[in-house]
Amino acid sequence: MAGEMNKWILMVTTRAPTNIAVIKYWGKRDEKLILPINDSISVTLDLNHLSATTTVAVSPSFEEDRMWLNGKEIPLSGGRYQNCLREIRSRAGDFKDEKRGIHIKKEDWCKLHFHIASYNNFPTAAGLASSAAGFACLVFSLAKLMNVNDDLSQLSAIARQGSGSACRSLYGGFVKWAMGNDLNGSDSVAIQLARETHWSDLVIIIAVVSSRQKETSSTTGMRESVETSTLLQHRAQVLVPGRILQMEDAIRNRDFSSFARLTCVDSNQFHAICLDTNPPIFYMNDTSHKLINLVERWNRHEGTPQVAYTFDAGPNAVMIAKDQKAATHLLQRLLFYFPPPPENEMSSYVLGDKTILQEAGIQSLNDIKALRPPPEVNNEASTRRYPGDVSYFICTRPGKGALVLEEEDEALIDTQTGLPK
Ligand SMILES: Nc1ncnc2c1ncn2[C@@H]1O[C@H](COP(=O)(O)OP(=O)(O)OP(=O)(O)O)[C@@H](O)[C@H]1O
Ligand SMILES: C[C@@](O)(CCOP(=O)(O)OP(=O)(O)O)CC(=O)O
Repeated sequence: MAGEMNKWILMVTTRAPTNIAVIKYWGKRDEKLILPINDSISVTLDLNHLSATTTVAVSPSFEEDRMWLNGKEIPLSGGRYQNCLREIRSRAGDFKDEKRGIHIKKEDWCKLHFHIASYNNFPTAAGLASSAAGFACLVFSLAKLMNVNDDLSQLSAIARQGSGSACRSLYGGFVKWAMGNDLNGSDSVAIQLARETHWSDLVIIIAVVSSRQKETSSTTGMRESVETSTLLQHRAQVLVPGRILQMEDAIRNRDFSSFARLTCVDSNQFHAICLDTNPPIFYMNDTSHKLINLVERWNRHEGTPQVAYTFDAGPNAVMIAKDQKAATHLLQRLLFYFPPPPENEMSSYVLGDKTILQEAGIQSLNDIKALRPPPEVNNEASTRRYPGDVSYFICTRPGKGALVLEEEDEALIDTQTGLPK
């Protein structure tokens, strides 16, 4: 390894988005390799609003692999991190920087250690798929640092071993995770169905109902469902295969009615499986149910779906509006029913893409106070407002996949010390 005496530090910084499944992954056939019992499909969310940024650094002066998440050192000893590190190291290529006199042969990577710093621009472990963005970003940045030649789908099989849903976060737009058949998981990979530009009308509004850490993790929840729910087997074997084909068609044809119907049905069925699990798992709460009612009532009133909703393993609603106009009307309804509590600032209540707020004509808390009940309500009980039940909203869109950040000031690790900045 030439250049060792210089104690050089090499680093790469990348960013990866979260994704929201519209046909859910729930259940593994192999816990260690993280192989699912059905295909799933997701929409990638805009990196600007929900993403992980990760810097990976390597140096002969580093004595062990270390990682900092959101500024706090975390152990890398867990099986999932170790599996990703091992798989990536085994695929490393040669690296040469003539100017700095650094030459790393592929077999030398296993003797070197990494310092990894990562930061999520949204709450971690709150049902907003931080593990998906985080593991996709980790694998992507390590692959770039180590000159791994694999394509994104091969990398997705490594990210999958960090967290199943992470395999879908390498790509932008609309993504399918094919469950695969091989025992070693080599064909359990993600592929892109369509780029984000294919269906750019869609607007996504997330209602963050609670950003506290949840009681039952996805990993534990799906294990218990596999062990005890008979509905889960029926869904995975009988219902999902057809639903996947229909969803692929809906995406290909930008058929919002089918897309919305399939998305809502699949989310509700996933939560029905959680109820069918013994003991039952309750990820949604009263506020989640109110959000479903709001969307269902409005869609029915319009005669054709304006908005789809879906919930992962938590109470937060992800609502996908068919276009900017529908998103504007959705936001007005959301803010009517779920205004911020009195002491809240507008700027911290609606985050992300502010254009929807502007189009909705809402600039101040007084504008929210002045909102009228939506025309579809037909009784007094449906006009009750629930200030404080939603922590905040994030307005976003389908977005790009993982990317490399070239600017040195975007790195999270100091080039001199090799420690987080
Ligand atoms: N940026 C990151 N880099 C590496 N690992 C991360 C990162 N962010 C989160 N993780 C890992 O993911 C874990 C959180 O995953 P968990 O499944 O509990 O929550 P979530 O992904 O936010 O929610 P959900 O999967 O239900 O949507 C963290 O404890 C950490 O191990
Ligand atoms: C409800 C889901 O979000 C479940 C995600 O589960 P994870 O990918 O977090 O689980 P592990 O593979 O055990 O890490 C549905 C989905 O994203 O498809």
